[in-house]
Amino acid sequence: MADMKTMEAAIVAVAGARATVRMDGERMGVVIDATGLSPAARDAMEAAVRAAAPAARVIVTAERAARALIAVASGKGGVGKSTLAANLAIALSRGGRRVGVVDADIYGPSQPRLLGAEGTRPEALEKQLIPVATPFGVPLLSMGQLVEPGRAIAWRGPMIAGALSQLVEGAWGAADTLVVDLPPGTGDVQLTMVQKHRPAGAVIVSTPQDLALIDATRAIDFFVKAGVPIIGLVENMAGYQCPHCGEVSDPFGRGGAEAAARDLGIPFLGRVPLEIAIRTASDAGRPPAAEPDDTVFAPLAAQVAAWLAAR
Ligand SMILES: Nc1ncnc2c1ncn2[C@@H]1O[C@H](COP(=O)(O)OP(=O)(O)OP(=O)(O)O)[C@@H](O)[C@H]1O
Repeated sequence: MADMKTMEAAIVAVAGARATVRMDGERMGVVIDATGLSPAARDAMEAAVRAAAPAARVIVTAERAARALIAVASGKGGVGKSTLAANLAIALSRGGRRVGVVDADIYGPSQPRLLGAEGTRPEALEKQLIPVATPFGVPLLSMGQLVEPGRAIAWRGPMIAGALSQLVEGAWGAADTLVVDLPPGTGDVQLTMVQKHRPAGAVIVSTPQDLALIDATRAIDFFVKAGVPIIGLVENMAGYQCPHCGEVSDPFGRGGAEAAARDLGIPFLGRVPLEIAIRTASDAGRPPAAEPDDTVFAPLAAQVAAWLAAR
């Protein structure tokens, strides 16, 4: 107990009234209110508190209003929405934003695998989930972490809404951006997302095979009707890059998604090639956006960051 008192005094010495110390069972929990601090000052305070109380669970909170939610959505499954969401998050983070990932894909929560955090479970402090750190600097909360591994999620309406809120309202600390990987289509998760959590904008992912982009158009319509701005359309699996010679061919034609975006009056953010390396690296939990020579996801993220900055 004397130890606790010493630790508490050390915490107060570095964080003053910004620190709230609570006992969570046997373990000490510290919540730092970083509202109004610069990112550097927040980091310094968090580091000082961690040094003062190495065994404590430390959470940094800040004004929620400053956090932008980006919904990554698609009209149908399998178009690479989760791959894009993971890499967009990493590229945004490399560009200087503080990014967290919410994996709300109840049908196939794949972010733990994509972000090299398979088998992890978030801890909770006072019923608030603490995002799990990933090797890529983007903490994660996933629907997949809320159920037994390998179990299908068979939830309906209210349970889905509750689970989504738990993820979005986790202890995201200083994160200024949450990239939300939505399930395909326009179901309960999307509805809760737009009604309760007001995303700043949506990024829509499609493939060139969606000839008239009928499914993507439906997804776009959904967000527009809900008053959520469309940040833009990304064409994934656009053109096939030969792993031997690097030549790009376009088995499904070229320019369809860009033309469709123009027709729909939404920005076209760019294309991601169909590349075996993207699939193998993603499956192995090594997102290509984390590579120093990434030239595919960084430009997409730069556009999203510029859009957020111009809001
Ligand atoms: N540009 C790409 N090149 C090669 N493979 C890709 C590319 N994008 C995605 N993939 C692969 O396609 C498969 C589906 O991608 P992903 O899981 O991201 O799609 P999704 O739209 O999120 O699917 P779901 O419907 O399950 O949510 C994965 O195996 C992934 O590695």
